[in-house]
Amino acid sequence: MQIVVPVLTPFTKDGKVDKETLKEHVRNLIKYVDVVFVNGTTGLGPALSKEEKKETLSAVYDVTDKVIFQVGSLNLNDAVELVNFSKDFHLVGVASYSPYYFQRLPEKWILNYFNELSRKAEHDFYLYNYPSATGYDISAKLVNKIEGIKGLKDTNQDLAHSLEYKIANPHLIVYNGSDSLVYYSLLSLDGTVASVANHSPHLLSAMRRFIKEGKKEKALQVQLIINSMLDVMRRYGQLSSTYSMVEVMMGYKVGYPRPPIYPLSEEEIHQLKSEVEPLKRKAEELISG
Ligand SMILES: O=C(O)C(=O)C[C@@H](O)[C@H](O)COP(=O)(O)O
Repeated sequence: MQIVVPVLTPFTKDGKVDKETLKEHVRNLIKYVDVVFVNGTTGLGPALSKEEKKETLSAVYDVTDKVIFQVGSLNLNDAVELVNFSKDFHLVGVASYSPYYFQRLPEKWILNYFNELSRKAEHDFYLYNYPSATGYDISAKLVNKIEGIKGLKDTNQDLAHSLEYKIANPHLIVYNGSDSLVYYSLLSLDGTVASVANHSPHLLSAMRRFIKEGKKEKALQVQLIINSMLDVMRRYGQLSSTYSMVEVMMGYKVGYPRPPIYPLSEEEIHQLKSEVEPLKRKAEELISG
């Protein structure tokens, strides 16, 4: 029942990776989570340069080695350079999403991409499957052709889709990456990769504790509060709202997103906070009771 946080990437107002803020954020998260997933979607991975992806790894590694390092790129040479860069670190693993944007890539090209990376990796290799974002759904059959694959994160609203990987290969570590399925991912898979762990790691930790204590109704109540938070966040833009939600739920600032993922306006932040405060109070009552 692992909790993996796809950590956000703090930027300064002039768009530079704010490494010190990232380190402080991770120091707070690792009190609750098991692994930090660096350069994922919430970390704006596809919008980071090769060098920035190295900066985020180095910064997080100053705090913890419980890291999965995402290296995906539409330039395979860059992704390979990042795999080689990771060899100097002791990590949980290296991950990559599939090539994206370009349509109708032959399956063998997709497989070649992943095998080029997995063969060069000195750490366990993980797939990041995000069909709605990449346009490619890496099937359980194809996954098992990736040499040395250790596990995967399947960002998918369909839990049955994630379970298919487990059925095809019970040895695979399988996480679901949807925030609205944390409860079910903790119950039926190896764990969850949840962006809400950036601002509500204590709620996910409480959910897991409730499940272990057999208090499934309370655990499900936590999930429903999270879903209500997501509904609010998505109206303002979930990626940018995550930055503001850290301040609301954890009490500290984590810098800014970087355009084209625009920061929320002061008015939007004020509205978001006013809508989320009641949910925060409800959650605090639930997990303290
Ligand atoms: O940020 C990442 O790398 C994640 O895994 C989470 C990510 O897949 C994203 O938050 C998806 O969540 P939803 O399916 O929108 O609930």
